[in-house]
Amino acid sequence: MRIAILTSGGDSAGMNAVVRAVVKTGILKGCEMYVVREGYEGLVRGNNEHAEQQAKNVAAETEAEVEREVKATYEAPHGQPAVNLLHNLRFGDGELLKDGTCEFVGGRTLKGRYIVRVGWDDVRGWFSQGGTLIGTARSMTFKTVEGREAAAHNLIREGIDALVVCGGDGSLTGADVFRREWPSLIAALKEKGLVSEDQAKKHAHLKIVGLVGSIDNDMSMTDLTIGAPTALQRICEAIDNINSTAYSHSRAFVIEVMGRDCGWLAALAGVAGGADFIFIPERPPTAMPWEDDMCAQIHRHREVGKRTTIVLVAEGAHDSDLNPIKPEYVKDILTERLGLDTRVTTLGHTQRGGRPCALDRILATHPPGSRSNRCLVAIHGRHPFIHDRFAREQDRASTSNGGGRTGKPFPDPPTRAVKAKDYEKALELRGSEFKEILDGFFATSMLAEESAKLPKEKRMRIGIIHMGAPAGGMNAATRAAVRYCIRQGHTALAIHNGFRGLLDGNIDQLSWLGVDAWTPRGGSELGTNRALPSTDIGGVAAKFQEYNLQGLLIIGGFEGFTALLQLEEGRKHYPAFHIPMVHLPATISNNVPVTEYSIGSDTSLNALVDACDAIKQSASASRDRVFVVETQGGKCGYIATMGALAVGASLVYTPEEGITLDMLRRDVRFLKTRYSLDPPGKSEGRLVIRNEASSSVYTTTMITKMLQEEGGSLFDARSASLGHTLQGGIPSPIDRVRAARLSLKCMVFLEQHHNRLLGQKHRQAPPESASVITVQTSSVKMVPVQEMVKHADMVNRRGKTAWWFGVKHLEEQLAGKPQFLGLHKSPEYQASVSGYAKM
Ligand SMILES: Nc1ncnc2c1ncn2[C@@H]1O[C@H](COP(=O)(O)OP(=O)(O)OP(=O)(O)O)[C@@H](O)[C@H]1O
Ligand SMILES: O=P(O)(O)OC[C@H]1O[C@](O)(CO)[C@@H](O)[C@@H]1O
Ligand SMILES: [Mg+2]
Repeated sequence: MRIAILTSGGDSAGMNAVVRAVVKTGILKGCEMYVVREGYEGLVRGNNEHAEQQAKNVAAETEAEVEREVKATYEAPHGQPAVNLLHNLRFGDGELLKDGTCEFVGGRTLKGRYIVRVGWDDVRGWFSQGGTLIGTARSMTFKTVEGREAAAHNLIREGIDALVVCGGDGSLTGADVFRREWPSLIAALKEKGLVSEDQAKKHAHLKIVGLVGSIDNDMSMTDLTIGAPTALQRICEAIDNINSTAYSHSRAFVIEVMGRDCGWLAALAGVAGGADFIFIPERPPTAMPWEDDMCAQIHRHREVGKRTTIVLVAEGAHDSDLNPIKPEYVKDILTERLGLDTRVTTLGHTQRGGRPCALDRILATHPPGSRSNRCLVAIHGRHPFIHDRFAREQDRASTSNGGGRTGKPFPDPPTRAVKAKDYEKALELRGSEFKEILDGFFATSMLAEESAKLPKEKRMRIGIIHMGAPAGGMNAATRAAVRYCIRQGHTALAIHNGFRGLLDGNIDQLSWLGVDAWTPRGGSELGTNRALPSTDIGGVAAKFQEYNLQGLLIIGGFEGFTALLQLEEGRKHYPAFHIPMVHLPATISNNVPVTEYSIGSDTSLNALVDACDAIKQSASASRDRVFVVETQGGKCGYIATMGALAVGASLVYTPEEGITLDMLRRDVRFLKTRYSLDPPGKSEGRLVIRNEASSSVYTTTMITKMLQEEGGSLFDARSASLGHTLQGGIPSPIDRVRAARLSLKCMVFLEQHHNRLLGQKHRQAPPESASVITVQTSSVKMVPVQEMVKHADMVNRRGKTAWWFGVKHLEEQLAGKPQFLGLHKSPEYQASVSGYAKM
């Protein structure tokens, strides 16, 4: 089968990772892979026959060269290699695509060729590049029937059976139009004698699959579009930078952010960047005139001493009558009415460019439709390499929407609802998470008036404590909790330095302004350590009583979970623990059972990706180097596994699987095979990721030495330990937003259970009033700590099972390991992969 992939619409970070993953997966499934340059425009233009013939000659030469390398490599008894991978190793145009060279280079050119055959190595090193190396366009021609007819003709000429489109809502709408129209396009081409009867029969249906790549995150039915997290990161970096200069001058800044008709970027940046006010299309200001409302809010913030004012304006912002709201106008209002020294910053295309963050690489690579992301929306037909589980979801999606094969592919876009001024519907169509985040923004950014507070008898004294190692987002979670408390009239008490600090009475009250700048701060503002309540459980109970704690929020990792368990069990002896208590998982290791994500793990993956990109660059420059990179994570291989996926590592070692001598022997053989198949003098740097606790015998040093010894003339080896760098740095926006969202839910949980206990003479808190907030397949669930224990491996401090276990096999597949070793058909390997398919 021949499959072509194109990228279309505005570029987004992660599109290259999509192309790489699709090309590699296609080859592994026995397909021939093509890229279409310049989006739909390339499809319309097709290939100039002369240039194509030349390319075929070059490809034949390259193939012959690869053949020679393969023969030399496989003379040794290395098992039977995967034939399709070796015959699709490279076709000679990879470098031209990567360097953007269209001119003749050594007899090769991309000029006049828009549909280009690619192999495994042709997409190497694409992962870390921003934008899209195969080019994108907004094609007017494809919007016409004539253009689409030319596109269909070109696809048939090249014998392409299936098309993968990575782009935004426009691109996927275009794909759907193309799919629906296909039979009539074929009929027209046949009538004109441009395609034969046989061709028409063979290409009676076009299989199309869409991956949603857009910074706007404006696609219904998908949680995240590929590129949106990176754009959000760019915006937050800008806001963080602007905040410091705004603080210095006590200035106001009005910042315009992209997102065309969608407020996702502005809303999330508002939460993650700690903005004062936001304007988005889906929720225009409710109070009219909105200028008065905005000024009153900002005035209140200034009154309590706030030195900065950040107002975010989405590109498509307007008032409830659809009159555009423009940054310059907002600036004039702030200057004239509040006398603020105000500046406008338009972030523009800086938001769209640059290296993809870890999450975008994972979204692009992880099998679409897996439980954590649904980035792939199948438009028609069953794609040959769609994961089974996804295929099932796809079937469900097409029926539940009346779309897919039969009708409209996507639900009514929220944009249409906005245009009809039905803002409630627009928000509903954006999904409940979007609405929650927006509500979270209002709850945490605005200083409420006294009248909004709860009646005195319902107000609580809530303790907030950090536990375990620092993790990005701990401070953002605390800020959200404090802001919520103040809004409701509760007292937010900071317990400094964990349970040790509690026993020392290191407790004080937190204020609205005091936590204002905490969102972008890494580490732990409260101070954190691993001391558990069991150190002195009686002393802890006494302090609970002394400070009259009526609710507790524990932000931390496995220790946080263990602490909650001890406190809940302590209820048997200490009445002070009969209060609602909740644990919010925050750990880079992501080792808390049941929950799919702990805050801090996204930040840590970004730190890993940054470091590994730099290391890989160094390794590649040295031409023949393998780096063994050691990660933290304790006895949990999450960071190592997902990090390996996000950086395209060749090998990964985890504590769950451990390391054996047989494994090492096989892995050395794999690296030798892989290096011997590189073009002479052009060996790529490669990475091996090893979790710190994978084996006490086969240490990072030992593996590095072994590779040095075994690499011989093929490769050299070095090591790098990332250590505590993975815990620090500026929290990622995704962690900040998740932290705020989960923290607010924790606060509501505490209130609800407190209300139930009110009026009880002898408070008897039920077991479910001590719970952990968890994320499970995109929904947030409170799980009683006693229930959590059943899923915990208390000895190894991790969950008994986790959604990401099978990702290691995907990672190995994309490195080509089983195929290069001829293991891909072995029963053992098949068994391990089928375990993954069941996930
Ligand atoms: N209704 C349509 N029929 C045919 N082709 C279309 C249609 N809508 C869009 N396209 C094609 O898709 C291309 C990209 O669409 P658009 O400019 O809306 O970007 P997008 O895919 O939504 O991405 P983004 O919004 O992230 O920039 C268009 O230039 C056009 O070639
Ligand atoms: O790069 P262009 O064509 O000016 O388009 C800008 C638009 O593209 C996007 O970046 C992606 O759709 C929008 O947010 C923005 O409105
Ligand atoms: Mg769009």
